[in-house]
Amino acid sequence: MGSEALVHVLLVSFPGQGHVNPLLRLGKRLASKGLLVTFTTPESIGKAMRKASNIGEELSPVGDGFIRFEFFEDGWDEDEIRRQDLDQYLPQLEKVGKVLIPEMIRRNAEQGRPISCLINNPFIPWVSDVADSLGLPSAMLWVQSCACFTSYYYYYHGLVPFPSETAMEIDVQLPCMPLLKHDEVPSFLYPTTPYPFLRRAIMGQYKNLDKPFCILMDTFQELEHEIIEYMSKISPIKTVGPLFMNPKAPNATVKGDFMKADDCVGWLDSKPASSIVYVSFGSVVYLKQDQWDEIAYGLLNSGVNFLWVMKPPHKDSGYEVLKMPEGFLEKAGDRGKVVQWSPQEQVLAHPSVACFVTHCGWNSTMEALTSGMPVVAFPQWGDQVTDAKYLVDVFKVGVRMCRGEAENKLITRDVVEQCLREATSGPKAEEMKQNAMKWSTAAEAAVAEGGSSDRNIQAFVDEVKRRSLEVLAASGKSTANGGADLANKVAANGVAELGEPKVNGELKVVS
Ligand SMILES: O=c1cc(-c2ccc(O)cc2)oc2cc(O[C@@H]3O[C@H](CO)[C@@H](O)[C@H](O)[C@H]3O)cc(O)c12
Ligand SMILES: O=c1ccn([C@@H]2O[C@H](COP(=O)(O)OP(=O)(O)O)[C@@H](O)[C@H]2O)c(=O)[nH]1
Repeated sequence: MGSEALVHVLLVSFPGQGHVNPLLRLGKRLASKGLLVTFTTPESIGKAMRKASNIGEELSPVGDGFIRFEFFEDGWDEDEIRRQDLDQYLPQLEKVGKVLIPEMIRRNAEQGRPISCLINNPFIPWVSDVADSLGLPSAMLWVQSCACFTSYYYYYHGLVPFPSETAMEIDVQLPCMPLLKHDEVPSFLYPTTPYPFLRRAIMGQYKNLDKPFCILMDTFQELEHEIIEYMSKISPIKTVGPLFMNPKAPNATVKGDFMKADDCVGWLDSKPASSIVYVSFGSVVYLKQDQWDEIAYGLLNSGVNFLWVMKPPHKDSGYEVLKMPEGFLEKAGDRGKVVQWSPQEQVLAHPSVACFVTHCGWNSTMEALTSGMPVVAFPQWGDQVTDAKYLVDVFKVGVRMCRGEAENKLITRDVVEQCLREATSGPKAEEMKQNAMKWSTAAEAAVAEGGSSDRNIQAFVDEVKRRSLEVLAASGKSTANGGADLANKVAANGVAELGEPKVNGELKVVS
């Protein structure tokens, strides 16, 4: 057996937990298939990741390949409050990223690790422009469901009417999808959304949709069968999920949490099977104090055990610091545990946990489904309202506790209690558990060797390798023609011409 140079891909992530997690998981999957992966996101988040997780300077071996991290400065002071305002922060990221990412690519080439492909997630669509300008192939990891991808696609191209100022309450029928009521359409598309900058960010990605040669998705064929088949004819999508299941490389090795998870597995171990309700609203949703109180009383009154994530708001976010109602912790006693951040994958896999009260972010949705965990759906905005519809009516693993932030309705403790009872005992609970177990089995098959997602990942890796040869061939030809100094060309033009001199350089793996 000889040695071979590793093909190198650069993953560029939007600095949010719900975006870093799936892209990093993809990185580990690509590495496990024998690629060298460099993961990058702004240093402000890099700092938090280094503090909370076990990532360092060195290369981490993952399966047949490696993953490493490099962060880039976003050009703002460490305590700049404008980072909390995406209307200002997204353009800033674009401005600095368009300069610093090409520099990072050039540095890697000089150090003997030429990059052959860029992969980004939505909200930072300019990464495909960077790739284009350097003559490099790019791919995009879509971090929501295929149903949401389709909704945005139809909105962007104006193919069907969506709720608008003159007709707010219209339902939306898209091919191969259930009828979406007006409040089940991804809420960034409502004319009244408080987050128009997120709609703009996503639309920016659609404007650039012809640039990536492949759109990877953290979903799987069996889960969204018809819509995936339909959209595959329109767009070069490849399903590669659930990304958090990696049969070849356990996730514990490299993690991207922004906060250290509190230890709660010992407490879970001490409780009877299927006795705990896990409550978490992800990394960005914050509820109001009155809603928080109702959930607290609902948990107390239902008599269940519970693990509840109460994350502190970012100091510049403007959110009020939530408090537990007076005497709540005493009344709950050892029945309940409140943490700032949980090791969610482990929690969902734990036999003591019976169901998950979730905001229905797509990562949480996939993690629940594929852990065989029934849910109580408490969506707030964005894709969450659509995910809730699917969890309840299509995947049939959930009961609905609310319809979203736009409804502006306080969900009372009685409703909370009733939903918790429904999801934890009786025939409905049993049926949901059975359905969830069915999805878990299907998910495992999808990522197992030869499964639908595994085949797609392999095909993607093969394509990246093939295209990397093209990038090299192009640079080789230009050398023969002009005999120019490649390093100078790289310095002048970015990376279009890079690669050949050091492709067999420092990084080798014995195979
Ligand atoms: O880091 C983030 C910051 C913000 C944000 C920042 C400032 C605001 O005034 C409002 C929102 O939104 C976000 C929305 C996100 O959407 C989340 O993204 C996931 C993947 O797209 C979805 O599945 C979830 O449902 C959805 O909450 C993720 C973020 O990291 C962020
Ligand atoms: O206490 C927590 C809460 C969330 N998560 C992880 O954070 C991500 C949240 O992503 P999601 O799409 O569900 O929601 P977002 O935070 O983007 O709204 C998921 O991978 C969760 O497993 C976690 O590890 N611990």
